[in-house]
Amino acid sequence: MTDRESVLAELRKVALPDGGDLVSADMIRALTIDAGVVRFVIEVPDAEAARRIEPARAQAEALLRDLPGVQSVSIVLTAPTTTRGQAKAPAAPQPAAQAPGQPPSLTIGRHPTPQAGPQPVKGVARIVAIGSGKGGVGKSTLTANLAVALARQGRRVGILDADIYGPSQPRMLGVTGRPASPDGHSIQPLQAHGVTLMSMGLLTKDGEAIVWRGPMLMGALQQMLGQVMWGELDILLIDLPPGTGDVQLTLCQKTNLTGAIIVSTPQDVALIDARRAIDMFVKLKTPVLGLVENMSTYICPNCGHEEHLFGHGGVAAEARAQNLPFLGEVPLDLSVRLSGDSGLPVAAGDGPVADAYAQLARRMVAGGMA
Ligand SMILES: Nc1ncnc2c1ncn2[C@@H]1O[C@H](COP(=O)(O)OP(=O)(O)OP(=O)(O)O)[C@@H](O)[C@H]1O
Repeated sequence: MTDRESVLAELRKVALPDGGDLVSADMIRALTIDAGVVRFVIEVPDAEAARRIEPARAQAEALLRDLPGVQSVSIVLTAPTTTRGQAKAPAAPQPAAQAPGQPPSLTIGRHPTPQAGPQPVKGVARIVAIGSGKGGVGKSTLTANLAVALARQGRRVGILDADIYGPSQPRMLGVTGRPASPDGHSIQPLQAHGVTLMSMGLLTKDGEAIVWRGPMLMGALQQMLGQVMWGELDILLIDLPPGTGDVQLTLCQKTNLTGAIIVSTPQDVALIDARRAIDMFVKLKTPVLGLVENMSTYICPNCGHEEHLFGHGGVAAEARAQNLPFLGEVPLDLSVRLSGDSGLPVAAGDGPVADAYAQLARRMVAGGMA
């Protein structure tokens, strides 16, 4: 059986006129291997480069045809079209060595590469986006704790922190290292509390603001999904930015999403925005797997009195009204914030809040979502 690695190994043998090879020059796009048919695109900066690289394309085709199990090979050379007012894509850079303690020198936020329809992520069985309409309702906290709870139940879990405007997963999971990129192309994710993690926050310098929109975001997300060595995962949770913007749109259109989970507080204002998020996923034909109520009940640690600061039951009622599954609720508890800030998610410990996350995780496993 031909797999991606054996194809790439052949492509590494194809030397380019300006040095390097097809793989190290980061020119291979949209590689698929399906029933013995190998297809991909070689992306070149312009027509002149395409002419010079044509012999390399022919050599790659010949090499791949000789691989056992390969029925046919289709390699297309493309130069990105340049529209008015849009910068031309630069020539593919040669990978540079990664300096110790620094982010890998990858060109993140590049223009997206063409792809046919939503793509799966290699080795990942399910991709579930965690979304919210409103910011600050606890979407990132839920993602981190749910991932840890699922890992404790024996699931192989990853998190992609796609909250590009405010990546918080590294802090919540206590990850401080930088991902390695030994070949300047693939990215090795980090591990914490049994969870495989990749975040845009791990590729930028501390304090660096990210001001990408539209196409650059798409390219960055494509890279996160395609270049990170996720390994074999039962579920990859994607921590989305709040709202219904470019990231959500790109993700739903370009990735084989299993579905989305919407988190909201029971407050009316949050619910209005959650409804908007649900509507967006429905329009984008992404199944909404369920709703979660966060900051549901507050139990006074001193006297045990139960208080509903943001109301209670609003999300369950919304789920009923929309005929969507209600996955459960997480109490408002100081330990959630403190543990999130300290990098040791509350779900990694014991107690009523950890139990609430464990119960959510059990429901997901029972429902075939994880
Ligand atoms: N159940 C909870 N109990 C107490 N505090 C919580 C709870 N859930 C979240 N928080 C706290 O609320 C704040 C916002 O949470 P979080 O960052 O997860 O929200 P978010 O929806 O991802 O926000 P953003 O829109 O900024 O990405 C954090 O300080 C977090 O620790």
